[in-house]
Amino acid sequence: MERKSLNLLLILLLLILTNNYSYGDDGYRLWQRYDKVQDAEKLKNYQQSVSELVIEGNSPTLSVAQKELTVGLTGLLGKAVPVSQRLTQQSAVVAGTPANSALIASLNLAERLNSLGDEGYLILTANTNGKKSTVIAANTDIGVLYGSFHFLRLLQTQQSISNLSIASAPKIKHRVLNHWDNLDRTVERGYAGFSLWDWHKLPDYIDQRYIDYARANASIGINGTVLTNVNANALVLTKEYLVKVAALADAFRPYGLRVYLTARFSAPIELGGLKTADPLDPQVQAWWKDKTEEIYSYVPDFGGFLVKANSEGQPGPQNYGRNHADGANMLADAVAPRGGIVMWRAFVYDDKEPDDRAKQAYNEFKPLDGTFRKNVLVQVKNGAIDFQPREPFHPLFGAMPQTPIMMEFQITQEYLGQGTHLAYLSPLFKEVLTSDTYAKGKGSTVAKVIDGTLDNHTLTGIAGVSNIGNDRNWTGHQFGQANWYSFGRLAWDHTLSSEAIADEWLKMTFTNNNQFVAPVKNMMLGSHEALVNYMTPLGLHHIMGWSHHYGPGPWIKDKHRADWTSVYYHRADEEGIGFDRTATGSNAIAQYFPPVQKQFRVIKKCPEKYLLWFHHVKWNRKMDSGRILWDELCHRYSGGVDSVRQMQQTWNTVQGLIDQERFDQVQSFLKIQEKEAKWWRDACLLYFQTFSKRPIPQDLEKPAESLDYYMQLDPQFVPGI
Ligand SMILES: CO[C@H]1[C@H](O)[C@@H](O)[C@H](O)O[C@@H]1C(=O)O
Repeated sequence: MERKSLNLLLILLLLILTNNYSYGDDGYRLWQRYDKVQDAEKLKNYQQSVSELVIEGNSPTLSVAQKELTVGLTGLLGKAVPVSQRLTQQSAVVAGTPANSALIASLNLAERLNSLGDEGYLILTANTNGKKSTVIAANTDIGVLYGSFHFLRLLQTQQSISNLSIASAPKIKHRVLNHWDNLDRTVERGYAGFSLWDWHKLPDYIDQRYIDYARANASIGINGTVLTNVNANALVLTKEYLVKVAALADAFRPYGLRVYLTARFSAPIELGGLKTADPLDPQVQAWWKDKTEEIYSYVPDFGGFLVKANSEGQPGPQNYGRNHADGANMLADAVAPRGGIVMWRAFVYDDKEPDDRAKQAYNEFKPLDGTFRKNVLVQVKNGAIDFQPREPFHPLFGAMPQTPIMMEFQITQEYLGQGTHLAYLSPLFKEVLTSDTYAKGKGSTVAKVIDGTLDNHTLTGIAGVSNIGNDRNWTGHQFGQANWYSFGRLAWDHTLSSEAIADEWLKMTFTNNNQFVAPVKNMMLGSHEALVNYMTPLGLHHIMGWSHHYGPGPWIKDKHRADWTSVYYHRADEEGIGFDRTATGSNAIAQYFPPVQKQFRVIKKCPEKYLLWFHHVKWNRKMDSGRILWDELCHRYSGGVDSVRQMQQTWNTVQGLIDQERFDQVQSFLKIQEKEAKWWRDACLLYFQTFSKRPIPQDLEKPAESLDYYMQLDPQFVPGI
């Protein structure tokens, strides 16, 4: 062979090996990939176990299930899977309910199905009419759809399907995304492009994205979506918008996804021309009743309202001398005849709380326990401040036994690196869910509060502030998809482990190749802790840039609102650092049940991860590591940066195991993350050093720039205020 041809051949080979020859993958398909199973033995086994698909019934939801199973199985098996209304051969997949499928009715599953409610399902290897089949059975069509997704997941993650006996039902009733989407399509705290809802083209144009969005949510069991920002615009309640809302609701309905809206409390004034929005005023009550009836005339299965009131400038019942229950109950009465609910947020604070913002929600809400209507849930953020990288659980969990308390997590990473940091949030969610409130003795976990088992509530809910936008890959960061995914999976079953969720997400989203899955899973599992270390270790919180919340700003002061400043939260001085929330300080700790107080009350016993949350600690105090606090702080910040470098190394080893496009994107984002982790480390250490007056330990990397340099990086910083 000539030298030239040989070179060409080598180049071609190289290209093939490095995967550069093919088009990439922008991540649009999320975890819903049905590419042919690579493992030959498994493929053969699956092909033998799935011969045809039998769905006897007929409904929009069953059509969706049928399409999903057909597309999914055809893709995964690499062969056509015929659909039939009758069982014709061995190894069929039979899906339906006892009501719409004679085959399923003949299996006498009533007893097993009874306990699974409206959304649960069974996946069984069974004998139907003398033939071995796989049965996906549920009480309702939506249960069948959920079961279908589960079945597909088994194949996507290459599990055995030969002897199945799965029963699954959600532990929480309302599993809801909260979109902080404005009507102009900007998204408050959104880092993945603009809002999905193209109000301008609705109701006439149904973007395929709406369907794909609903599909993705159904695949993880999310059954509700609040379309609009909690900082609400009353316009969405006008007829012009309601027809658009109805079009979205119609598109989502087959997927079991119910639509909710945010209610601007002053809407009766803004839209109705009334003089007041006082919840006890009969005219105001009548206005909301009529408005609600109007909404139901467009959206017959409208879910209800989510309300942010008397918080951050939003109007609310307190404007009229009424309380949160008065406001919530008025709306609850309006939606009750149609089975709607009200999710009333407890994220309330203002600058009137004299000594600690963390105490306000509890102080305002706990006395109202028992005064809310039956269809009201109080929606509480996971921690008492505001979606910080780490917070102890909110003291309201367990404190209002007569009221259904709903969890609000933030999936979008407002305080966690926004669009470019890889932080797998399942460990954060789990940390809160498994925290013990001791409300009814040991074992009274936050999870038991919100799934209703602790206080016998059947109305239960969990919300996640969405990280979804119109970016090609939905979430901006490829790994942001994992946070959407884990929110849904935990909302369905909070007992799942972060590891199991990461494992299935990685396999479905990238590849089953363990050379990829094992190291990347490890990387994910450590990523949240890494972020906590380089941003806010040891219980520090709220020290980010002012208003935009991007990057470090421990020096931030605001002469008008102390509770919007960083110095209010870290309280660094020459003696030490941290917020004393014990009896010698704000005594916020008293809002917890005594056994919890006991865990946090004394410095010696308080877990170090919450130390500076609850205590003002001397710089020279000895820590668990044997180092003094200042040195430990330096080590934590540096360790955070090192962890990101470790993540980069891990990611570099998987090149070639997945498509180049997603590989490159994640690699680039990890570079940004490393840069910003250093920024956080350097800015915080240099600033805190002005109080500690101690050197950064010899063995640690030194800051690259001066404190002045970092301080001017924050565009909102105004010297001297
Ligand atoms: C929607 O407003 C948000 C605000 O942007 C955000 O900075 C803070 O986390 O919380 C508010 C809230 O949860 O209401």
